Amino acid sequence: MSHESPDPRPEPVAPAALVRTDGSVTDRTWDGHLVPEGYSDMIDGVRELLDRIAAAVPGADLVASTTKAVAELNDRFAEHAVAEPDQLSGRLITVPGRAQLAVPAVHIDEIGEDGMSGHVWFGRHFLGSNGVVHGGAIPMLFDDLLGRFAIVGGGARSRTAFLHVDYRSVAPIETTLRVTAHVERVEGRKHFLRGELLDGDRLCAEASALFLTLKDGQQ
Ligand SMILES: CCCCCCCCCCCCCCCC(=O)SCCNC(=O)CCNC(=O)[C@H](O)C(C)(C)COP(=O)(O)OP(=O)(O)OC[C@H]1O[C@@H](n2cnc3c(N)ncnc32)[C@H](O)[C@@H]1OP(=O)(O)O
Repeated sequence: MSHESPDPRPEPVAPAALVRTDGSVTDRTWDGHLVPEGYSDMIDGVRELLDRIAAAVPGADLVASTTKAVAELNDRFAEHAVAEPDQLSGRLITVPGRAQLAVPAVHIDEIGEDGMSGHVWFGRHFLGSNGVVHGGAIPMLFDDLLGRFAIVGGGARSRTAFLHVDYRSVAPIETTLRVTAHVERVEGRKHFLRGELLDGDRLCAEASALFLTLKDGQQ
């Protein structure tokens, strides 16, 4: 695994606006909340910060100034806290990773009735060790992608009943990886889905999952 480049982050593949998969642009979440201008750029910046922090051994000056700046930001964001149904993080379906920082940012390239494909780039924030993506980040990717697709593919609100991941070969960080998801079959409320994570043609991990459409009133 090579780490020769001092700045291996890829160029953003698209302006970080709220671009729908059909190419149109919106300033609303899927359920109608207005998104402040620049919000997804802010999320991109924080994602990069997580990678930069993971990759750095900062001097004491930088540690002190970062601690102070983060404390100030925490106070400012606390002043803008809202109830869960009104929050933006996790609700921006058009932003890679839904603007939820724990979720790897999958960029969707193609989406259809029965499947989707996209790409993902794991930075140093997601390092397990020795140049390889953390084993816990990969189920997070699949849960989010397959769960989202369980909805896009015709399901209503659903929850993961099981998610099985097989790690077939190492997934390198700082590399553009391909991801796919497709519906295997639907049996009433039960949506069986499969996903793959690939480095070129090499299979890194594959997932099979069951998502259950929630019944009326089910939490
Ligand atoms: C334009 C629109 C944009 C929308 C934009 C929004 C985008 C947003 C994207 C979000 C993407 C994030 C997606 C994250 C999704 C989570 O991560 S959800 C969190 C993790 N999951 C959980 O917490 C679930 C916890 N478990 C539960 O709540 C319940 O066990 C479940 C899964 C709801 C099932 O309970 P239940 O509904 O009472 O179902 P139950 O009657 O037990 O079983 C029904 C059937 O399923 C089978 N089954 C149930 N569990 C299992 C199992 N583990 N294994 C095998 N079979 C099972 C049963 O055998 C039964 O089969 P049949 O007898 O009918 O053939």
